[in-house]
Amino acid sequence: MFKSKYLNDVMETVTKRNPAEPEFLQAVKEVLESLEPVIEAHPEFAEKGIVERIVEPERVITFRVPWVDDSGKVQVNRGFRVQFNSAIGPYKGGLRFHPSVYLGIIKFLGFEQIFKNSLTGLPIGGGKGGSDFDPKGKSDNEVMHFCQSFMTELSKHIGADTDVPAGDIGVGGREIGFMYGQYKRLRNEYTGVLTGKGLTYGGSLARTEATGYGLCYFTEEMLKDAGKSFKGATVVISGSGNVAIYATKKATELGGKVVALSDSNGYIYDKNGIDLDAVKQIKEVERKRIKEYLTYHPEAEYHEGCSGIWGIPCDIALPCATQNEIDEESAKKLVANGCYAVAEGANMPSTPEAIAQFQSNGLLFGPAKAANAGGVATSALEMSQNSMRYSWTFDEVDAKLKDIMVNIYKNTRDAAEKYGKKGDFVAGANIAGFMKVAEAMMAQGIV
Ligand SMILES: NC(=O)C1=CN([C@@H]2O[C@H](COP(=O)(O)OP(=O)(O)OC[C@H]3O[C@@H](n4cnc5c(N)ncnc54)[C@H](O)[C@@H]3O)[C@@H](O)[C@H]2O)C=CC1
Ligand SMILES: O=C(O)CCC(=O)C(=O)O
Repeated sequence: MFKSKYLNDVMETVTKRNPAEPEFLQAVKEVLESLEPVIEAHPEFAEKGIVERIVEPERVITFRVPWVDDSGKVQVNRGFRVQFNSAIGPYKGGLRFHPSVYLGIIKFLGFEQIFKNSLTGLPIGGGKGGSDFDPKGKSDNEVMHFCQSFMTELSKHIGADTDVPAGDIGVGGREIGFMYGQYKRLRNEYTGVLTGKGLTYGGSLARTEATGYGLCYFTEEMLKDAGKSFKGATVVISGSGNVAIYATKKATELGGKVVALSDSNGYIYDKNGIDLDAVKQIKEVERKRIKEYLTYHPEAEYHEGCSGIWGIPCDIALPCATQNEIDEESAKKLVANGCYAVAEGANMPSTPEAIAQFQSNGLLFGPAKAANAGGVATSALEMSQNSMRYSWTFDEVDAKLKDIMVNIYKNTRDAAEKYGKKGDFVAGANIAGFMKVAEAMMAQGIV
């Protein structure tokens, strides 16, 4: 499978050790494939077992989360925190609350987070957590009880200089608030232990917007290098959560026309351009399904099922929903319809076969680790502000975010070129992210 016997042996061991975790194995295989030229150029990494250490989490925490629902019934969910790698800083990464969550999902996300966080240039290690709890359809009271129980256990394992969780799918401002309140009550400490906090209690301006905005800043830079831009482009974005909403806002500001959004039930197509105020009302206030968009815009279309969205002709596609949402068939449709750029707002939204389609057909492809790193980067800026007991203005944070995304693009592009993979930003992001972590691990001995 790999030219390098060392990488082959590592992949074989990882596969044997984690047989029931396909998403984790997919994420590891992609990184190891990119590392072939690095391992050839740096035999010392193999000598010190860097790769076999980097694929094994430093710590995995699994716990029971009991809570009582509104009818008085006891419910039990499973909680996770995977502290994957702390070579360059405290563990950092979101919490996902979704019924599909199991250890393999958290491990794939935590593994990706190591390289993404390294790419930001800021001192943050990789971690991720979550639960199979489904916030959909739960009352605010039930969500609060769940979050308090979840944090009662998680609080024993995190801290402002140890591990700093944030949001991800199913965890937004409401959930972070409930968890922060419980942490403070248990520990009697007012610290930056979570990011994505509300602006009245230590949150950073622009964190809410950061992942979607950062995605567009990265994409704009990638387009610029190819003599293109968002101006006049038709854009399709999947999802309608935090990342999708702010990607829509920034893509529109940069001159694109976003014509589609989706949720896990179906997608909307509005040839006049998406009315974001309507989407925000439906998703952030009413917490309803995206098909409600038709009550605001009866002239738009709604279609059941998610994958059909990739059949809409577009110039730029920004998948912002969930893992493996673009398969080979959907990728072929994008290519056939003349799409020239895909950048990933979600984590691992394209299957390996889809990525192969994009790359072999010459599309610009911005992988998640690089393209969606603006969220965690701004979380690290929130940590800095908390430590300083100070707040930057929106424009100050936004300017830093933009700088970070431009640098991520340049470092990704340059690393690809340096290792003989010009234009392959998957390899570039994996290599650039890996190098800093590997060098820190080399310096710190076998730990
Ligand atoms: N929130 C953040 O700062 C960051 C989020 N991400 C990634 O972006 C993606 C979206 O996250 P958020 O917008 O934060 O979550 P969210 O909970 O605000 O929104 C998730 C969206 O994805 C849709 N979705 C979820 N599962 C789906 C499925 N199985 N099929 C189709 N659609 C589905 C939901 O309907 C919703 O529109 C995730 O992959 C997440 O890991 C990546 C970097 C940072
Ligand atoms: O802001 C953070 O710490 C986490 C963001 C995240 O979960 C991600 O980058 O996937």
